[in-house]
Amino acid sequence: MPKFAANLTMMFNEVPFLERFAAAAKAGFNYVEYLWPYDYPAHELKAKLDQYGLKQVLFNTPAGNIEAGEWGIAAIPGRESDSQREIDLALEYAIALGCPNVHIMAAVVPDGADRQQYQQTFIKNVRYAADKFKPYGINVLLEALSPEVKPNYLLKSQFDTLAIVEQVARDNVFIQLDYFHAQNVDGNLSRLTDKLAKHIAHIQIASVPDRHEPDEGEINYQYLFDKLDAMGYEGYIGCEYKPRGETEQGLAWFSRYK
Ligand SMILES: O=C(O)C(=O)[C@H](O)CO
Ligand SMILES: [Mg+2]
Repeated sequence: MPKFAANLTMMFNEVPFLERFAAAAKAGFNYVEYLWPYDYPAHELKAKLDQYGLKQVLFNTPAGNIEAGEWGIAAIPGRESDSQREIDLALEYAIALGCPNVHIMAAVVPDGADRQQYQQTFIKNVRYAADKFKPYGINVLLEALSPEVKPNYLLKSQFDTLAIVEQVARDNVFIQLDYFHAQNVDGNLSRLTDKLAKHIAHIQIASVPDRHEPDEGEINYQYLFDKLDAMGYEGYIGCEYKPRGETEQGLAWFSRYK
């Protein structure tokens, strides 16, 4: 049975962020993920998780200066000490929240920049994170983003991510497979899942093309959920979608999994 996590950044936007924990629990979720915890003290977030019997399963390292076009800094040459400070901060939150996975955001590669240098910087910082997280049993996750959402992001195809995971060569570094991005770039999701299987520690879902509930569009999620069960996939599945309307009203697809 898949373990679905409500993505509190995208879902339950009808209420302010801190009220989304209650909304997710009321809707039947046991797990949550969201982009960033850093606007709140960890103890305040942990209290919300405990109050509603929820487990936090994923969050990201900071994105950097979003207004200036950044989307992660871990691959930017020359920013290693900033990146490592952010990784340390993420570790503090992960420990306090009891969160098993942290997504290390790579970076957008500016036109004309040396991609190779970005890759090498990313590998260095991911190894730093992996070694720091290891004693706490926390996984480092890497995610490919499709160009229509994040043009020029370092990781575009799932095979870009796989190549970095293999080069990093640490046993707590995994792929965060977002089927929405994977369908936009790689397709062939069933075979793709087979090929990546042993490297996947977290999955995210949304319909293609509109990034809505997983009950519309060109991906047959029922088939994929059954396949993941049959494969013995043990990780979480993050519902990283933009509800078509009110979040609760779009949750008919979820009723069979509560
Ligand atoms: O955008 C996504 O798909 C994500 O999962 C990240 O959290 C942010 O890039
Ligand atoms: Mg995602």
